[in-house]
Amino acid sequence: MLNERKGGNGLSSFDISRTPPLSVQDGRSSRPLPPGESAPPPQEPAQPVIRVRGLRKSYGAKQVLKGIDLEAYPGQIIGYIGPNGAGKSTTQKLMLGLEQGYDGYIEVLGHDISDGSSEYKARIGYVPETAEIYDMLTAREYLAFSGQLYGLPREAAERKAERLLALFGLEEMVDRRIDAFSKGMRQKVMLSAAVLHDPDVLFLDEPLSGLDAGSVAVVKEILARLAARGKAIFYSSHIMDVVEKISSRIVLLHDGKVAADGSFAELQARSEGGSLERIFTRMTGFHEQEAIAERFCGTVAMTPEQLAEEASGENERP
Ligand SMILES: Nc1ncnc2c1ncn2[C@@H]1O[C@H](COP(=O)(O)OP(=O)(O)OP(=O)(O)O)[C@@H](O)[C@H]1O
Repeated sequence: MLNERKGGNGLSSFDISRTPPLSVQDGRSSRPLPPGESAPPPQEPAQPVIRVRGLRKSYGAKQVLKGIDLEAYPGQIIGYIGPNGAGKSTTQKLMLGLEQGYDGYIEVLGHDISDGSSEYKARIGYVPETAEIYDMLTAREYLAFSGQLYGLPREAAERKAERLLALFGLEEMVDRRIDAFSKGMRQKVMLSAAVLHDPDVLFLDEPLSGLDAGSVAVVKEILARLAARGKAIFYSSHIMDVVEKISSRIVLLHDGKVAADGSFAELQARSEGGSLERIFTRMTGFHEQEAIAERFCGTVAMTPEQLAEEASGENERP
């Protein structure tokens, strides 16, 4: 497992201690000891909060995950990336117990999730890719409801909800029904619901969807602070520059397998450098963007006559 720390995370005030303790130990052991000072006792490596081994998942004949191995440690932000349909959301849903029927082993917070226990779920937060949110409820009611599901007393959940929503600039909206919320406002409600109970592990599927630039900056800072408090954050997104900046480790899923797993610096070293976007396109073998765009625009410009002509040509073919 790669534990190297990434420099230049782009987040202003933070030392995001997102790597497992091995790198801390390495750092310590390389420091020359002053005379008279004894070496500190060796630290126990932290236990992974997520451990996945040989994970396979199929939908009918389609094999989506073909043997995934991965781990996440307290304090890490794992950027989970991959092309559309690669199986990122599926992996998250399997780890959350929302999707059934898999081969392999999934352990979350020390629990084999197939053992039927659910207490560990109270220590997990989730922002799904598509919000299934109760539109008829007000934001306050929705968050109080979510908080109670995670074991918070209603009054505490409401008070916390009010504060979190106000910090997201939604103080005026707290008692409005969610069906009156914009996309970005809904996302802020989802983010607040996911963290209301102060979970130890956060699963985020495109958490910045619909957020304006200022809100993106706020959420990046929030994630950095949560990670610095020891939360493990499993972060799936297509916004490569954000993944590049905030992740302590990046896991690239391609063709149902983990194609790369390491810090951004390590991925760069393996892939002739460049931005994460460039590394992504190189590692997923995607070089056809110009040709596809050309054909796409050509199709957009086709007239009904041209389409009919093309169709009759196809019909005439033997
Ligand atoms: N409930 C389902 N039934 C059948 N096929 C499914 C189901 N859920 C997902 N799939 C298929 O599994 C594959 C992986 O889907 P998934 O949503 O996990 O991909 P993803 O990496 O999250 O994609 P994206 O980046 O587009 O969000 C896709 O081919 C999808 O069609």
